[in-house]
Amino acid sequence: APGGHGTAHGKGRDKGSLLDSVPKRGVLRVCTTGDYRPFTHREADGGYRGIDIDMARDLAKSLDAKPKFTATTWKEIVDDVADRRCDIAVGGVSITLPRARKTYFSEPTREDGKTPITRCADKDTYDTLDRIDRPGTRVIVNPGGTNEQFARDRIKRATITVHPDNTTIFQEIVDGRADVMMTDASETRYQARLHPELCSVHPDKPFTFAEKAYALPRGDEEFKEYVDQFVHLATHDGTYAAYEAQWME
Ligand SMILES: O=C(O)C(=O)C[C@]1(C(=O)O)C=C[C@@H](O)C=C1
Repeated sequence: APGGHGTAHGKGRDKGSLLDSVPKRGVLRVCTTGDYRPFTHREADGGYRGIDIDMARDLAKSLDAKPKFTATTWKEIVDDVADRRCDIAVGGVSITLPRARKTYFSEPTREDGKTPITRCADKDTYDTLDRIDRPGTRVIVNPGGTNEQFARDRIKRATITVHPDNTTIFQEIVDGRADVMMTDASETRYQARLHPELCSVHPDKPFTFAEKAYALPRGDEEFKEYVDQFVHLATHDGTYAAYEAQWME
């Protein structure tokens, strides 16, 4: 509506803050990919589970609102917030400078970085970028996010295969259709536990440094301030750690 306050849709640059409009409408619109355990996972029943899903539920509750989860892709997740299709994007999202030109980021929830995951038998073959980036090595990557960016920037000689489904990508390595993936250390730890054939390679010394955070609409200082406080408290009062322990187990 023209001059509308707290409009729930469209690109309209509403003058008010989401800090007021979210409680008023009773809904927090959350964009998430649902393909990145343990942060965001879409179940067969359509429900979302994971560390950042629990966090988003708590954030919504603290604003007297219900979370409304909308599925998106790694290619689109930051634009979803920049274009105000969602109030917040969650689920293992990395802070990058190109993204920070489009959205604000909350205070970080954790540190992470890219490290290899491969069949345990090949653990010592794929431990450095030089040893990975050789002709004949089959690097597999999910599209649209920082993993693909990293592979495109750093892999010149090995083959890159883009696998569109991040929920089945690790099985490709188990089955020998690919050799190695470079992804967040937290994910390599989680997936190595899920697939006993796979090993995480030096997850304590990843190739890159990245922080996970929530993407927020640019310009809404009051909402960012609130979400920062929420994240700060949850990451210091044991809430985030408890969700992590629950999902990492
Ligand atoms: O793009 C990001 O922010 C991510 O960290 C997500 C990303 C990726 O980099 O592609 C990281 C790990 C998962 O395998 C899926 C997606």
